Amino acid sequence: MADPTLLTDLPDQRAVFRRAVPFLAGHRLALAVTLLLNLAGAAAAVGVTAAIGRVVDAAGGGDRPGLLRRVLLLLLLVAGSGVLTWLSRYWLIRTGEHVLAGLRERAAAAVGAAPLRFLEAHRSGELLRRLTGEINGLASFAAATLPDLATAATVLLLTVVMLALYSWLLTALLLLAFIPPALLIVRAFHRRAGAVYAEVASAEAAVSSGFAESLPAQEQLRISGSVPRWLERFARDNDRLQKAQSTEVRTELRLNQLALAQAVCVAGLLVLGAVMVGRGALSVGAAVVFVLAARDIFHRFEDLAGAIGDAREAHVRLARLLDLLRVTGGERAGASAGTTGPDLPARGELILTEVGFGYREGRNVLDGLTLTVDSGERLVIAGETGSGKSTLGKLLAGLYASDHGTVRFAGHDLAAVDAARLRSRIVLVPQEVPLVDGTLAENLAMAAGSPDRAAVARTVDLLGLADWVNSLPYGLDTTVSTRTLSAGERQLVAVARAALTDPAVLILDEATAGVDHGTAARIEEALSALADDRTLIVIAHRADTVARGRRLLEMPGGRLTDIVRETADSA
Ligand SMILES: Nc1ncnc2c1ncn2[C@@H]1O[C@H](COP(=O)(O)OP(=O)(O)OP(=O)(O)O)[C@@H](O)[C@H]1O
Repeated sequence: MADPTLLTDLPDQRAVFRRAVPFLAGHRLALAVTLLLNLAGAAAAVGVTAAIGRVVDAAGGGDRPGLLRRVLLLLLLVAGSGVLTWLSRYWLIRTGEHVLAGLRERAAAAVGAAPLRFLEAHRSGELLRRLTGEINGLASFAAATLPDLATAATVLLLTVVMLALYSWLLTALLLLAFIPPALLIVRAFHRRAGAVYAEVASAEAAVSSGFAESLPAQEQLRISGSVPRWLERFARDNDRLQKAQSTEVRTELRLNQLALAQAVCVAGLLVLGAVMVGRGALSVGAAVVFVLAARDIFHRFEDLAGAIGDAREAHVRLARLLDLLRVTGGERAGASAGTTGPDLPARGELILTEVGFGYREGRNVLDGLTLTVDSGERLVIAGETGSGKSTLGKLLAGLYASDHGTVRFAGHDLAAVDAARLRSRIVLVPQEVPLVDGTLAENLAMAAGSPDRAAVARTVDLLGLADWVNSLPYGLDTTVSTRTLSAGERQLVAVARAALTDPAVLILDEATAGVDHGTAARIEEALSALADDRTLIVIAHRADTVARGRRLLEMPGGRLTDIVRETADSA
């Protein structure tokens, strides 16, 4: 079998930012404005420190007009730096929100268009975590930490440049004493952080998966008395998460060693500065600038180091999101936007040639299946439980791609046909019909071509479902969900959706198994009446449904082998 490409727990963290660059297209102007504002704000902030030094020197020299001018300049710089910093933060947050909204849309569309096999191969909590948790985490990073990080980095850089202009010797000594130990501490942190944050994200995903998958099964867990076992499994996942979070805290605490390096540097700077002022190599104002700027450097470095943990976490989140986009094809711009490829004819025959398919290596559910279903044919597929009937239905509907051979509709290989176009021609009504939370009308309208309310109401009448709809508290406007409608009622919704699509091929996979005989017969009659020339493939266990087909295909021994007999109706 052809395994789908899977998500990785610890995705590739190399060149994450370079790989994220294509997602910034369309935001370049906003990013350029943000960068300029950030530079201007940082320059004004650094200018404030320099202006204080000049005010001190003017005061010391008794230059009153000069002092007034410098005080005015200082006030201007203070006001300018405040306004510019606010503006740059605002633009950065706004741009970040736009970029992330685009990413969220792209990821949701990519997962929505991902092959069924890919979705089945992952725990739903894992996908949920990447679609919501990772993006929400990135959003809070962009709103809370990134602005501090950007300001701290720019101010740090410009402060060093300014200090070098005063005294390159003192600046070099300051940097030599502080930067190497600081970098060693940060590097040691970095080495551990990638794996630590990825483990936290993966453990969180396991906990949400446990909830996402077992909450809908609570009824079954109670019936079978399996709640204690479920709690044990949850305790294991929770234990793993708690250990991962403890390691995260211990790793982040290592950054506190920076405080020691700072204290040593401040002491050294004070002694050296005093000596240089004493020898006349530095003015008092310049010494003041050095002390203030050095404190600013340490303060900003601390901000940076404090944010490094968040930045590393955001880095892992971004890597996990990019992994999702890579695997689902969402990296390609416009990958899932609109329909592409040739339109499909309104009617056509379905031809399977040498089709092979399996879920697991070495265990084929279908093997070398060749079959032609003529346009307008009524075909019943019957067979024992687990023989592969639903799998065949999904292959015919293009929900799975075959491992070998081809499935063609009207001469078009389904593997190469645009999914949206395919859904408007071939519709599968499955055994289990999940609903989305919303009104009945909204759920019914989830059919190809997005039918309007009038079309929904017409179809409900046509299928003879008006009495059922009117029996609901608010008719079509009743809020429904998978839990509030019975299995049979959900099948009615799916059948109505299929009727709204008016497809060329309708595949009913035990689609009326959940409704009573009378309703089932009414629905099937209505469906037949909708389009006489529509191909109808009915997957069934029930003898009465089987008898209604014109041609019967059996799957003896768990393998669909050949057409076994024509039914009585076929004449
Ligand atoms: N998503 C899946 N992943 C792995 N194996 C699967 C999956 N879906 C079905 N199978 C396996 O493939 C085989 C065929 O399943 P399928 O649902 O097609 O049978 P079926 O004939 O429709 O059964 P039933 O009559 O019970 O609906 C079974 O052995 C089943 O366990």
